[in-house]
Amino acid sequence: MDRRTRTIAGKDITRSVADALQYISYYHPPDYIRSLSQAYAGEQSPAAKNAIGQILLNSRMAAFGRRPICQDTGLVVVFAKVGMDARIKSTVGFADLVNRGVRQAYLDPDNPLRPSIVSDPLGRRVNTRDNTPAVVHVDLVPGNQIEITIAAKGGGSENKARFTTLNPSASVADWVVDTVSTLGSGWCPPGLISVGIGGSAEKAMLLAKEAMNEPIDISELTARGPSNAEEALRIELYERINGLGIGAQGLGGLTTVVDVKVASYPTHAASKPVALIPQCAANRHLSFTLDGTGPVQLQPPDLSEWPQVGNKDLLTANVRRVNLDALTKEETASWRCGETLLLSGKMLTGRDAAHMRMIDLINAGEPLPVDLRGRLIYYVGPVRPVRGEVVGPAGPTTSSRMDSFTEKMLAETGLYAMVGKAERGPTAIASIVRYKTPYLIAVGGAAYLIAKSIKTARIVAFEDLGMEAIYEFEVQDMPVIMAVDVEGNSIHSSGPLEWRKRMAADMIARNIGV
Ligand SMILES: O=C(O)C[C@H](O)C(=O)O
Repeated sequence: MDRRTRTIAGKDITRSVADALQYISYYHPPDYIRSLSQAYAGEQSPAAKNAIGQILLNSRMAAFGRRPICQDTGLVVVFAKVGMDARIKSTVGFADLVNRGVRQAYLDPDNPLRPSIVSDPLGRRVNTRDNTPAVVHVDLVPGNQIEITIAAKGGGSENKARFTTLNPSASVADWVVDTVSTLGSGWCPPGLISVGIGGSAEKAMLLAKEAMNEPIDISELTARGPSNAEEALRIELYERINGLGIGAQGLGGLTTVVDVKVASYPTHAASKPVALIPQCAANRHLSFTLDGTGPVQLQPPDLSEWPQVGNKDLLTANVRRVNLDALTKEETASWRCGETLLLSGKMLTGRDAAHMRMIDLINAGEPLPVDLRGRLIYYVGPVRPVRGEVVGPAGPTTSSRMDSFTEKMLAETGLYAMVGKAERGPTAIASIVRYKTPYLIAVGGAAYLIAKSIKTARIVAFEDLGMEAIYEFEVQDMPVIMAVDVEGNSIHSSGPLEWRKRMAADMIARNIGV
């Protein structure tokens, strides 16, 4: 090993972080695209196939347009392995060098990313406006280089991270499968499930977080067979999680995960800590090494690997066109669970912070700043527009966060429909039935594609909330799927159930040689 001390300029760390964050905002890792293309080819559930197709088309558009894959451009997480013979030339600390890079990347005038970080989390939750601070982990290792793995982790998938301490005799596989079956689809499958086992509570979490950035190699592993307990667990989990039938976006289908990662560490004789962290379809991460010769030089991936899924591949047979400017209760009541709708006309937006403010106003008996009567509300926080765009990427956010507001919103505002992402809970479904106000979903991870159907956008209330302000969008042919109809039927219950049964039946047929 070269033991000479090397000097690495702080500004090279900052530049590399900024360039890497821009790069991963619009380029999916090619291994993920390859896995997703295979899933698309093999998917038999029409709804899930359509959702995967939208994610693939969106990825290609983002790569060519150099705009974010997802409106949630993530919380920045850095794992740095700093060689003990590397000297960093800087007057500020390592985390500050990283944060400077985050700031540059998120405020890039050509491709601004959405700042999503709020401070302080317990209190005022004010957006820091440049997506700082990052979460930085530093490890000192032999050598004179710095290896950096950087990820931009989406909030929806991070929210589904889980931790337990099992008894030493308990089955990790059973806990993981049971837990994934309760997560719903707010984590935007198809993605990865990463599992950390052992160490202490925080070590298990770190193991899971770091392992999810490893290359996707489950096919190679399955072909060669496991050589240790971790690899055997990966194969078991991959098969059992896909066997749950959750499918893309929770619509029911064959592919829920494209890989499962497992990392372990020695632990206390009394303990078996287990952490589970999902990775969403916006699977953004990159690793690079700095050796003192300058910032990282990133080459674009070979985009011929991105399949040519086109709009016409995504047109489903029975599409219902909806004029949002002439919505009636009779019409919305006729929409059926699982149907594809193409929305045209005007809609309002609102997500967590806007809902909290509206509920406060309602509780105080004060008027709302917008009239929601007869309108559709879209749960979204878009990216700022550039280069002549009307709005930046604008995919849906997880609707269940709005569940606790839904009864009051429907009772007090006269809304006619809601659009978001993933399943609704039982109380929200009860309100949907009570007020005959259906719920639709757009595909999480297809944010740039969705933005192309938005023809005008203007902020109509709560401008100070930034991306969480209320907008009015005028859309043309925005694709959505009916997820909960006014009778309370939910695609997120029926879809996975149907595909779980079909897969179980296929497996039995295979085993008995039918
Ligand atoms: O913040 C967002 O836009 C989306 C979030 O990542 C979510 O999946 O709910």
